[in-house]
Amino acid sequence: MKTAAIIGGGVIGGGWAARFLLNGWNVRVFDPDPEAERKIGEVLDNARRSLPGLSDVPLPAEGALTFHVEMADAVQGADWIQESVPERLDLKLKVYKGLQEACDPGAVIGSSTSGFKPSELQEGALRPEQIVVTHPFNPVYLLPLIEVVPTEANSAEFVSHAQDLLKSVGFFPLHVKKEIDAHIADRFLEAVWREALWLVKDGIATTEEIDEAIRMGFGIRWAQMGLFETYRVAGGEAGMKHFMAQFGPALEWPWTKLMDVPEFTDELVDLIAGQSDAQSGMHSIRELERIRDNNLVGMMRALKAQNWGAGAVLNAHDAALKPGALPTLDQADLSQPILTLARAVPLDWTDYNGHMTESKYLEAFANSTDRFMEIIGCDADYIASGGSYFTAETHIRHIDETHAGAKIEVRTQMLLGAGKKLHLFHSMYEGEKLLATGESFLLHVSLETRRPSAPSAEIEAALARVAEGQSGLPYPDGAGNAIRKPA
Ligand SMILES: NC(=O)C1=CN([C@@H]2O[C@H](COP(=O)(O)OP(=O)(O)OC[C@H]3O[C@@H](n4cnc5c(N)ncnc54)[C@H](O)[C@@H]3O)[C@@H](O)[C@H]2O)C=CC1
Ligand SMILES: C[N+](C)(C)CC(=O)CC(=O)[O-]
Repeated sequence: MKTAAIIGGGVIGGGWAARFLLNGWNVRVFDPDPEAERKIGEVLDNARRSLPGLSDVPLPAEGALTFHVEMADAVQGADWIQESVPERLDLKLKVYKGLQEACDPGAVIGSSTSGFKPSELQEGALRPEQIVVTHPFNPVYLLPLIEVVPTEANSAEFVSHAQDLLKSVGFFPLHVKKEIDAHIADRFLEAVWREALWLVKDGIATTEEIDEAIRMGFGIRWAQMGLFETYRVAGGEAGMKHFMAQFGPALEWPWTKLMDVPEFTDELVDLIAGQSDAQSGMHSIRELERIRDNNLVGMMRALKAQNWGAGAVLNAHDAALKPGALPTLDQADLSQPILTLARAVPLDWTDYNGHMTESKYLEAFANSTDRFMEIIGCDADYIASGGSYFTAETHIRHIDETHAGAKIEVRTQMLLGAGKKLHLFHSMYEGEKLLATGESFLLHVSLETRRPSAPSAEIEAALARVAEGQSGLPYPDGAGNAIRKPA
């Protein structure tokens, strides 16, 4: 099991801790703030309800989280050391000196710095080759981007090792090949932030109007295609060249103030803080974090369905986690119901009652049926060859409440599997607590005639193995039930 040391456990360090921990790493924290453990606990609560459900397969079991009074104890033997202390160069350099005296020379020391160049961080270090910028985005437990900014002091093998470790916990490492103040993304954020400050100061727009201008339009567009791909499409059939010819001249007018920074007078700070209070003061910061996380999870899961952008990164992470998650026919203990689904409940599966919404039970049980089909040989190749199962009838019973982040499992008992008929009984659990059952009757069909047909001899044989293995199981409680006619 890998170990991460988190040096500085504030907003960003807490997010790194959650990302590593929930992906199965042991995490050691060093932060002199006596409130650090409580603060990280709150970040972890948010992460536990949002991150595991981004995956459609189970994440590894959580690692162990420990807090250390001495920085040396936290970093000794760690594979990854993430520095997230306040954005002051003198402090960061002092921290590297201390931790390099104690850490493994093979460990990666990543810095969360938003703006310093890696050469500045490596200056005077014991082993500059070990230090690299790994700049994350808040919330670190959900957003995939890490800007990885090395210098010539870092070997290609070191950079690739660091990127592999980042990918293993679901990040998207973006290798920034040439160092520059504030890397790539923060340069944009700063340009937008400057312009927004001017718009408020000059009385053109309020903080709320600026946020609406972003989130109702180009912000959603950027989340899925970024800047250049979006503008290519905006050029119409003639593409990027036409777009540049049409809108290029406006850059010289100019529309923006770019390098000018409005002076942070008390008046400007009060104006912006007051407008921000009026806009969002009805929510606590923790509430805003939860609203943000709900929205991010919904958007990222939508991108997942399109296998695009951040969604494609999530799918790749699922694919890397998948091996070994669910048993095959040969691996399963056939004397018991077979594990056909193991996952966490995503935030976007819950509803106004604060628990898993009913259509998602059908989705979970349908996923279990799909998995059972794969187990007996009705996989993608078999379906492409022209045979499949259609569901003819389903009955779901809701037994206990299921909440966001809950780790659920579905175990499947085959009640009948002979000829074209397949009768399955799925039971959904959280630990040993029964949450729901789903009973399905399916027919094997020919995809050419769309009519019932006999399955292949291989599927018949697999069904016979399951039937024999599960023959000792009692007929499940609740199987064959329907909603009774009122007396
Ligand atoms: N807040 C943000 O939106 C982002 C911040 N960053 C970067 O992450 C770094 C940390 O920023 P935040 O988490 O926002 O700051 P923060 O103020 O929330 O957390 C900093 C933590 O470092 C601790 N600390 C101070 N001196 C320390 C020392 N000598 N050893 C260990 N811990 C120490 C503090 O007690 C505090 O808990 C900065 O370099 C910042 O530029 C990067 C991306 C986003
Ligand atoms: C404001 N900030 C410069 C600290 C922001 C970042 O570095 C990235 C982010 O999460 O927006």
